[in-house]
Amino acid sequence: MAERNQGMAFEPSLFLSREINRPAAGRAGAAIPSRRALKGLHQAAWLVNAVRCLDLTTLAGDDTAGRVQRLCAKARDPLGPDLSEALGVAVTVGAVCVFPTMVPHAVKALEGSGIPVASVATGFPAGLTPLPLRLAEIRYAVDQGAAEIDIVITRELALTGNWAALYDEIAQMRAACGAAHLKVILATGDLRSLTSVYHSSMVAMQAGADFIKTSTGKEEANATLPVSLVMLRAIRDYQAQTGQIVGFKPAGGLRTAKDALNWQVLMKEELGLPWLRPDLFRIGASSLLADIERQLSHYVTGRYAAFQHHQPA
Ligand SMILES: O=C[C@H](O)COP(=O)(O)O
Repeated sequence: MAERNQGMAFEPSLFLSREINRPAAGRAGAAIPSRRALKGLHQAAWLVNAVRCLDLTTLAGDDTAGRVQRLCAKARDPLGPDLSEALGVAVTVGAVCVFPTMVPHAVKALEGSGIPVASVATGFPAGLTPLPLRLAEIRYAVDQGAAEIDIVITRELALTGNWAALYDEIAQMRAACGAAHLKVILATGDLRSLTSVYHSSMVAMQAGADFIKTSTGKEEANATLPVSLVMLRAIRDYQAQTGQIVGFKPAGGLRTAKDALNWQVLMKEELGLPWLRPDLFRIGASSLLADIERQLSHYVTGRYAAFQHHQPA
């Protein structure tokens, strides 16, 4: 388990002069899918690893205790007994991610499994409620048993370059989390430039983020490879500057096994194999698991099952 990022005093000189070249990042991101053809056993092993690193998510207005319980049953045995036996693996997901009022249902349903419950908070997805309410929401979710908190940044502070105020908000959120791990969602689809994505990443890490996360899944543009590349380079720069390690969570719109492979290749190329584990890498997704199951079942049986056999919970 990596030691938690302790953050540092706000230091804009460590990132403000850095400009990100969008065409170059676009080209580097676009090259990832063709970089490595993973086949057969290798592909199966990487897909199983993606399941270990999955934040199995439901964040819908019509969520119910029943839906959360079904999701948690899936989290305990994401591949099902037959596929797990055929592959010879026993795997659970990285976490279950829900809204704050769903946390007690998830905590109860996951009892004894060791799977942490993650809660979104701070007025997810827009984050436009008063700061004291956003902090109270974090404390509520932690009191209910959430071990991880996914917060959203105030986009206006990033859009106007008010980095000191953004740092201050995130630092207060980190304090409100206590022992719970803090994931900071940048909502990169709302930020206007990759330079702003880089600066926001650095501010979040300086303020004590345990993870930086791309998207809520509710913006028009979700996780992309170029944006992720920029965030991973920020993680690398922060580590070089401070010696501290921060995790990464792409989220939003990730629905295919190919996505799961591409993001792992990106992680490996930018940060190295040791980062491909649940305490440093999560994939946030509400409907990715079905396609991973389908590909793994094809690996085992040599044929594709009908998609409805692997529908999300
Ligand atoms: O944090 C996770 C995201 O909300 C999931 O987004 P998604 O529903 O597009 O998979």
